[in-house]
Amino acid sequence: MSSTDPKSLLPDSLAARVSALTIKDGRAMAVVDAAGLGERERSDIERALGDILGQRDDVQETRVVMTAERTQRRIIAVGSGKGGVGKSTLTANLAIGLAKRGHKVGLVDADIYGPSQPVILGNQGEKPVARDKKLVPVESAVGIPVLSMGHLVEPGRALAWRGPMAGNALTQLIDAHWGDVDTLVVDLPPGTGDVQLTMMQRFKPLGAVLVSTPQDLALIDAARAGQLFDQAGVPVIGLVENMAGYACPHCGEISDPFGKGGVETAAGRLDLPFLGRIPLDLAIREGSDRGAPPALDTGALGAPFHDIAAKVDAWIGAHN
Ligand SMILES: Nc1ncnc2c1ncn2[C@@H]1O[C@H](COP(=O)(O)OP(=O)(O)OP(=O)(O)O)[C@@H](O)[C@H]1O
Repeated sequence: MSSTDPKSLLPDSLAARVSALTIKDGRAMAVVDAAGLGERERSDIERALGDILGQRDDVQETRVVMTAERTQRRIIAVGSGKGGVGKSTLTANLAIGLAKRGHKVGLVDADIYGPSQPVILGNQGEKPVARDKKLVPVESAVGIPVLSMGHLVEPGRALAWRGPMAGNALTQLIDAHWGDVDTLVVDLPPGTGDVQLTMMQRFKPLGAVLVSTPQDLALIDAARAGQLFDQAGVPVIGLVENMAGYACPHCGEISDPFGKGGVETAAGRLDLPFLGRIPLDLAIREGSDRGAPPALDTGALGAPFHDIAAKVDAWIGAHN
């Protein structure tokens, strides 16, 4: 057996991926953290390890084990057809709801158009540090670690990212030191762009939740986003209707500025489950703006989010 740490035999870029390397009785055994790697990258790493270790006199055989971390840490993606429908709000509160139900939850804010999780979760201005070339998620006051596009760039700058840049940024956020987190809830940008494609290709989510307002246009776009998940073989867990039923803070009368029930009807038409309805409520916006997400509330304000989290939790239980 080699007396020095066998990992020191590897170039840094390769060593960063190898979580353990032993050489014993002529056999080298490398354990590779394959999180976020595509087939091609995996076989490149395998070949590089075989080449380097195979040159040694004390190695007759090299075995490479790719850890299945990627499948162990499930990803629940939250998407919408268009912006401003409450996707970020739902993501943060779903994350809190799932954590309350026993999951170890981390949140990835991949919305390049408006990374708002640092505001919602109250850790704006805090920057993640990197360890071994990977980011360490930032803790939040609500107990959920988070990494956001907003942590990587100045506000507004990520908008200019296209294709590979946006995809690489997503990879940095997901392929990070998430520790014992078992469920990553990902706030996707609205629509069906580069980030979504990278998400499907490199980190296939276990399922996706789609948010829409009851407005026709938002619904049509949501259906389109649903199609993308469907084509990529990512099941849509269900649809959520947001901003339905405005409770007047003065008289309590309920009105429906964006209509009501449209998402449930659309879910029926698309043959997708309907997960619930969140009212348009000033307290939801105010809480979100000051880092106090409504799901922290155990009363009526948090109830719609916890009902949705319960359904997603049940779905996860049935699809693991
Ligand atoms: N049910 C609600 N009641 C009141 N305000 C809400 C509700 N849902 C979201 N909001 C507010 O609407 C605004 C947009 O919500 P949010 O950022 O969650 O949308 P989004 O779909 O993620 O938008 P974007 O893609 O632009 O980030 C925020 O100010 C948020 O606090």
